Amino acid sequence: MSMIAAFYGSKSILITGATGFLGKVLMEKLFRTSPDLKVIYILVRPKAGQTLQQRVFQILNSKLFEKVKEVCPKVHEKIKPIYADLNQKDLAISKEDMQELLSYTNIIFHCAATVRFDDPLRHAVQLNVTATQQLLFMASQMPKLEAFIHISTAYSNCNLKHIDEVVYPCSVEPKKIIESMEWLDDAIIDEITPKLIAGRPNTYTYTKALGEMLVQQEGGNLNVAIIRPSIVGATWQEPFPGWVDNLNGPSGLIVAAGKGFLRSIKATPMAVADLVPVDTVVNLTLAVGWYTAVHRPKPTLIYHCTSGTINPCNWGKMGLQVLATFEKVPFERAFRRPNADFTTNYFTASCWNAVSHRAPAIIYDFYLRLTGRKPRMTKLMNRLLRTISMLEYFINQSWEWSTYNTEMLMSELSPEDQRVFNFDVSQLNWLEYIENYVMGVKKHILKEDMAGIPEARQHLKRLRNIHYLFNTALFLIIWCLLLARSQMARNMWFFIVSFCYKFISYFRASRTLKI
Ligand SMILES: CCCCCCCCCCCCCCCCCCCCCCCCCCCC(=O)SCCNC(=O)CCNC(=O)[C@H](O)C(C)(C)COP(=O)(O)OP(=O)(O)OC[C@H]1O[C@@H](n2cnc3c(N)ncnc32)[C@H](O)[C@@H]1OP(=O)(O)O
Ligand SMILES: NC(=O)C1=CN([C@@H]2O[C@H](COP(=O)(O)OP(=O)(O)OC[C@H]3O[C@@H](n4cnc5c(N)ncnc54)[C@H](OP(=O)(O)O)[C@@H]3O)[C@@H](O)[C@H]2O)C=CC1
Repeated sequence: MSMIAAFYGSKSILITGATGFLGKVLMEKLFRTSPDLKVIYILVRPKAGQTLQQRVFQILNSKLFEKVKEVCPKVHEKIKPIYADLNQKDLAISKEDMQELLSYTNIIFHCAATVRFDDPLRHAVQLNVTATQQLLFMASQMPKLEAFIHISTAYSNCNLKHIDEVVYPCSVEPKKIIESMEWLDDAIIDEITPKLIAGRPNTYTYTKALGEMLVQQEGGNLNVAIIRPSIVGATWQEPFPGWVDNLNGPSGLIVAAGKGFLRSIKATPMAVADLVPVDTVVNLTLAVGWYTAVHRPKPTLIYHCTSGTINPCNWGKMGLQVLATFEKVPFERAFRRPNADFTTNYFTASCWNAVSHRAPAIIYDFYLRLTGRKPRMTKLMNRLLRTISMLEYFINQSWEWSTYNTEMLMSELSPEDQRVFNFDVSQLNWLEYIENYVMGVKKHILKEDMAGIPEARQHLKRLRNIHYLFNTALFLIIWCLLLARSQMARNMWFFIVSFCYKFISYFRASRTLKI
């Protein structure tokens, strides 16, 4: 029997961000391995016209939770959605709900955050810092609380090349940043943002670093741990390989490449692609929750959930595997044949963007206008190029994260726990993982059935023929224009034609003599 699974049995657990990518997998694993847990409180807000109950219903009836229903038939009775909005003071939790949370919560997993790279600093501070402060204040009033697990990111200190499992202080105290957001206007905040995030690429990584510092400073007597995942990708093994449900990180770009929108990306092929499967992150998170509650380590321990030092793979190898998988499992209704590559300098990248991204979008929008349809490709391409510009920071350099605490934790686990809560990425086969990842993007994000592959292949063959036809027509048009305007081109054309004529005549003559 797994000690960790037994530990969570009969526990009351609070998860923030449970409707997110990581939060859903965390919930699924808890219900599947500890079906006798007492309750999972989840902070949820209405979204896209769905009520809390509708959102929970949609999650519990998703493919991700298929196995849970077998082992925990009463799962819907064990999950309690609580209205909350991290944008609001006191998280907008009602008094009754707050009283219940304070009275019964044993473990907190704080996953909620804004993961957008382009959020204004005020919004990112509110979600990634102020909300964390409010959750810590709630936790300090929970008499039964055994552990507070904070999910940060391995890139919170991406301004450093080597990152240890310690909290690195930010130049300005989190509390001062929180206070200043209350009286500074947006214009001033926009002006000081670059100075505050100095060395970091965006407000996301900066506010995650502030959140860590706050947890360390205001964790007080709480039993706290911090987990820093790197780039979280689709599931590796459980509940099944390849599950993913959002366009963040690699997933969005795999869609863009598979649909033929993305043709080149500025990246360093030999740079370490520090991906980590979401189920690996969840297994580590649950192991950390158990270890923190049972062993109460002091001071606060930070755990890196990364793959680059243990089982490194690079963007070049991953990219080739992504492209190879497109051959096997093409996406439907592609805009162009998937064919992407890395560029390694800005000039080449700019040229490729103009020729391979913007120009085709303009031509296609022109065609849409001619056929009476609304142009949309240029807007989509601009959005994709903007997304890529924000992700490029992370695929053009490598970082090194120490993993002492994570390896120590693994050694503390029994063999059964190491099996059930496996976070040993040294066992990961990257080629197999990326293939499952691309197939998962097709099935779970694009909602494409595998039965549609033959038609998708036919569509790609049609695109190839159109591509050849277009290139031939373009060549002929350019050549005719050259012939009309350039005496040198005409001379060259005359030389080529006469050479071919003489060659054919000689060839015929030599054949006649042989006879
Ligand atoms: C798998 C390895 C492949 C190896 C390389 C391959 C190279 C050769 C080419 C072969 C093809 C391979 C393609 C894969 C490329 C791999 C590169 C991988 C890079 C990954 C780096 C990630 C680094 C993350 C580090 C930090 C990790 C964390 O700690 S946080 C989690 C990560 N956070 C994010 O990823 C958030 C990023 N997203 C944003 O910040 C925002 O979405 C945005 C600012 C980028 C876009 O904002 P915008 O307002 O324009 O869009 P939004 O409102 O969000 O959505 C509008 C519509 O666009 C869709 N959308 C959203 N995001 C993406 C996206 N990333 N790609 C495509 N489309 C996206 C969204 O669904 C919306 O659609 P509608 O709702 O219909 O409007
Ligand atoms: N994905 C990755 O590559 C990595 C993620 N992480 C960290 O993991 C954690 C989870 O990330 P991930 O699951 O990918 O992110 P998602 O964007 O998928 O989920 C974010 C969660 O936070 C919730 N949330 C956001 N804003 C609010 C709000 N105003 N009120 C209430 N809830 C809110 C979202 O709720 P809703 O569904 O209502 O929007 C969602 O449940 C984050 O802390 C992130 O920093 C760390 C490293 C890598």
